[in-house]
Amino acid sequence: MKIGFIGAGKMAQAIISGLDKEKFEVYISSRDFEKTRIIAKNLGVNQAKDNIELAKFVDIVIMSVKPQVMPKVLSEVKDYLEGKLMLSIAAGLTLENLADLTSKQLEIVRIMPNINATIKESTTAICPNELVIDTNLEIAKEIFSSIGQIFQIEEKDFSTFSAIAGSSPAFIYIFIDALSRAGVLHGMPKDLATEIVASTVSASANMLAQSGENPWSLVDKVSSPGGTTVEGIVSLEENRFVASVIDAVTKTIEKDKRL
Ligand SMILES: NC(=O)C1=CN([C@@H]2O[C@H](COP(=O)(O)OP(=O)(O)OC[C@H]3O[C@@H](n4cnc5c(N)ncnc54)[C@H](O)[C@@H]3O)[C@@H](O)[C@H]2O)C=CC1
Ligand SMILES: O=C(O)[C@@H]1CCC=N1
Repeated sequence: MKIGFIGAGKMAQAIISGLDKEKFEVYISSRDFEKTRIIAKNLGVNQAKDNIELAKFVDIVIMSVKPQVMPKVLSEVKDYLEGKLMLSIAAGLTLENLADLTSKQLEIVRIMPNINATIKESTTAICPNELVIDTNLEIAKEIFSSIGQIFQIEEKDFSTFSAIAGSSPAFIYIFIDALSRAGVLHGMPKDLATEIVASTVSASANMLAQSGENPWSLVDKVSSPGGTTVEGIVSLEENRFVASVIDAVTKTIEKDKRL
């Protein structure tokens, strides 16, 4: 099966590097032919001459350009998408927006992956329009299951998913960096502190999943009465940690809805 990515930036490269190249024949096209040639070579995939050649040639097109560029690129390729399946990973663009920019007859699946696709651990939302036939939905699910865990969700929840799974790796990296910087403040080398924190964050997420407990009950298990952890928790509360995180997510959702 031939899959074509229009846009070969950070996210397309993350998805492609996780994909099984034996199963999917991958083509890419992007703005800068020379840069794209190097990307194609590094990823071990094929390069199309331009967006139109790619759209003509492949069975499935994955739109991977920035939301602001989507209208221009879709107007270029829409006449070549008839009878094909189009997937879009663009933040903020609804299935209705995407049909308005292409065709009301086109099978479209809206997708929201995250950067962890690079290591086949994306957390990906998926939502088809009403035209998508079952076999094509299964193909879309197969592509994104091969690079992580998928959640088929209602489109009304896409902006929220985009914030808590699409953008949240950035928030989590900031948290990891803050913890390791604190280690540096207290005399530890940065690389060592970061390795320690990354291991702890990863194991804490696994612990949550495997124990079946809710986060607060695990917080209570870590906090000994009169002990050290509760001092830190009170300080986080004094500095509005939870409220700050919720504000950040709300701001992210609002921006997604404005795109
Ligand atoms: N970066 C992330 O973690 C995530 C990004 N997304 C979505 O993925 C999409 C791409 O984002 P990134 O990869 O981060 O951006 P990026 O800026 O790294 O990549 C955009 C790509 O589009 C190409 N491009 C620009 N104009 C073009 C044109 N006219 N024709 C063909 N290609 C063109 C650029 O050359 C570049 O390769 C966005 O819509 C974003 O909302 C979704 C989930 C996560
Ligand atoms: O920052 C962005 O717009 C994209 C959407 C989700 C993650 N990155």
